[in-house]
Amino acid sequence: MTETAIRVADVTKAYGRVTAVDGLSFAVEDGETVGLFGPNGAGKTTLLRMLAGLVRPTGGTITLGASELTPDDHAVYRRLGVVTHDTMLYDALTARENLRVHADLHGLDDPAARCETVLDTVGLRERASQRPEAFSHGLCKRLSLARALLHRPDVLLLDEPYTGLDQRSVADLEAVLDGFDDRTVVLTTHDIDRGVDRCDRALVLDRGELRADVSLDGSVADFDATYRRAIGLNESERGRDV
Ligand SMILES: Nc1ncnc2c1ncn2[C@@H]1O[C@H](COP(=O)(O)OP(=O)(O)OP(=O)(O)O)[C@@H](O)[C@H]1O
Repeated sequence: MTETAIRVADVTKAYGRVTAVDGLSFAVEDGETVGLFGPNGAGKTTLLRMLAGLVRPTGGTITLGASELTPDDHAVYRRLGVVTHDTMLYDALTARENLRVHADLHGLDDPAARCETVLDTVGLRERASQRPEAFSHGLCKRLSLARALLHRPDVLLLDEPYTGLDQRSVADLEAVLDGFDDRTVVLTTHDIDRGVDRCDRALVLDRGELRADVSLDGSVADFDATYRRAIGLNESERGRDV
């Protein structure tokens, strides 16, 4: 029987007068890969950051497994691996040291070996002695992904994982996600083609509201039409990239 990995119940986030996320409720099952789609300003990043515990909802609850995400319950965050758009790396430390800090924070049993494993996973072993300040955005993203994988999380949260990656990095990311297949992934993307290919299910947001919740077992064109209807776009208004 599948278990619920994430439960979002009537979650709202208001920034002053702007309601970025407006009373969302949904559940993500263990092992599901769910894509958050929607136009600019729809609330995707805000929702993902709330799932990651980086932003506090102004209303509602988020539950991970059996535990509610609360600022005081640190154990629950150990189950999450997060890659945000802003990679949040320590520029003064090398790539390897960035990982080591994270490994020590998580109290891993095998920190040194685990750091080398994830460096290999994201193809950064040869650049592990360099600092991220010398890295391109794509390389920083790889390092951020390595950090997210380090403590073997059950749930991976990725904000626009494909943005800024070259073809090789995209292929590497896909290989990493293939290896993560039995675990739960939530990602935001503007890339409908990759999103449909990768995700089992799509949530379409617009103006903070959930406009569609569909399984992605059909074609890109099918989802394209669903997406367009969900956000009220005409055929002529829509480009390939959302
Ligand atoms: N820190 C903040 N302070 C004030 N308003 C914010 C903040 N973060 C987001 N917002 C507002 O919340 C709304 C949702 O933003 P969010 O970044 O979540 O959308 P998004 O769907 O991720 O957009 P994009 O596709 O452009 O990245 C927008 O109106 C945005 O301006």
